[in-house]
Amino acid sequence: MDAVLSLLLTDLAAELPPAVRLQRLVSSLREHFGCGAVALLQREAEHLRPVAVDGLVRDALGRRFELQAHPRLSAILARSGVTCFHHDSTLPDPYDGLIDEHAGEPLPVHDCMGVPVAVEGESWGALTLDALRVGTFDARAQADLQALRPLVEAAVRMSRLEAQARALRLGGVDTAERPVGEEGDILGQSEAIARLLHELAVVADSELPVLLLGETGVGKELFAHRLHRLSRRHGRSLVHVNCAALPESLAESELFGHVKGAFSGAVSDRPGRFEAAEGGTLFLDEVGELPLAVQAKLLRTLQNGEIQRLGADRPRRVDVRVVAATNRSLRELVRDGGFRADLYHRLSVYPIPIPPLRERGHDVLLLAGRFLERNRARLGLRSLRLSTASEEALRRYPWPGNVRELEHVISRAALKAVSRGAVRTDLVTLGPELLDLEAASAVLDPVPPVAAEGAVAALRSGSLREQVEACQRQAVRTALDAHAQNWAQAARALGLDASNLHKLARRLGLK
Ligand SMILES: Nc1ncnc2c1ncn2[C@@H]1O[C@H](COP(=O)(O)OP(=O)(O)OP(=O)(O)O)[C@@H](O)[C@H]1O
Repeated sequence: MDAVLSLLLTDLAAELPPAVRLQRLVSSLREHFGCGAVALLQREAEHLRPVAVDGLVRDALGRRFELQAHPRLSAILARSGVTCFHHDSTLPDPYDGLIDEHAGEPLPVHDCMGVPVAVEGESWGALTLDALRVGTFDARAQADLQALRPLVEAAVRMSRLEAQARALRLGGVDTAERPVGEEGDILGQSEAIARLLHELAVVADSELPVLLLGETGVGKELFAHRLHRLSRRHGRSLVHVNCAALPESLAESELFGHVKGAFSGAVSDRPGRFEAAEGGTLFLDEVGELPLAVQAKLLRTLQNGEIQRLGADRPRRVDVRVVAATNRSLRELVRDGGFRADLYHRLSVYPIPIPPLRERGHDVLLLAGRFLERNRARLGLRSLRLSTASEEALRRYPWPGNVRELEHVISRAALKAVSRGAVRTDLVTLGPELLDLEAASAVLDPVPPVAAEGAVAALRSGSLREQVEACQRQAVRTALDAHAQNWAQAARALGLDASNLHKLARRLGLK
């Protein structure tokens, strides 16, 4: 056992590619415990670490790994042309459901990426992930279950180390000392962000659905990309769906696809976003906006891993990990009847709250530094920096639009500086008057011009949620008035995307 563990740890220290580590782990397992141990480990560890074990299986599959299977499973596999070596077992039969479900038809055989496996006639023990999913095992290993426990622990430990090593290799946290990175880099040195990145690295390797929660502009999309890059699915697509932008009438077909003639205009078969994400990750942004009818279908897919194209007779299997995000309280939506409770529970198996910018301390200035540098390069300036007073103002401002708002504030201030005559050779310093945070605050916390007492009272009474919504309503109205009902400009002033402003206005009953 120690030999196996030390091999794993040596491999980790040597930073071997994961495929090599897995290959060596498979060899060690075979050497120490025989073939069946791998499958048993998979079964044992499934709830702890499916990915490492999937990796083993993939590796084992690639090398036509041999395994003994339960007789009833063997019978199913045999219908697909796979012959399994089997034993007499009186162990409980875990395949009943499967057998009923697939009665009379050959079980489709796929590798773990969902690609159909070409099975040779008499190759005994050719193994499929489908087979493993229903729990293939070996009587010999079953008898010695306890002996495998440390191995499972080692696999779990390896998974954590591996996730950490990968997070470090990917540059889990950018620091001020590092050169300004590519566009998609996550910047942050606060404890809140370090904790978050660690959590992402740990959960990335599991197949659990993840729900990213946080205010608008905190970086949910950015973190969803990081999660995908850290996961074993990183070689496949991450498909982004903005649920708020899906017209209700097309949402189902967009997600699940349709067949020719399913509705007028369906002139040919078309796969949906689930199929586009095959083997990878589907990122359901603004999931709270999904129409109720589509929520029911999504729930079914999450439950059984199948989708049915609109108008199709039969479902088809998909191998997709779902990551969802929302800036709304799904719980409240459930309470108000706008979101299905069962879907909420499915999606929120692993909720990850992303802290607002105002809780990230010095990160505000770190991020401001990146945006300054980006604007300096874009505008061709020699130097662009903040005055001390501006830094102080950025630190104090509550950033309701979070990182996106900060980005917009800096871009706007830089442009203003140039429009006021700054030239390329100048060392440009942005003072508070250019940042204009006072104006932004006024929009968010306006003193009503005709301070109707009733309106003020509305802002100060009711539940916290009602008060917040009253403030939001006021802020949106003021911003729209200030920009002659130009939604794009009002959205910019509020640090929002226009689409998000429309959504917010709808939710607040302003549209
Ligand atoms: N930690 C960060 N480091 C660098 N850039 C960031 C960070 N967080 C967010 N950003 C940037 O802020 C902007 C908004 O981020 P993103 O779109 O991911 O937010 P969001 O939470 O998904 O917003 P919404 O709920 O409005 O869709 C993007 O340009 C993103 O690159």
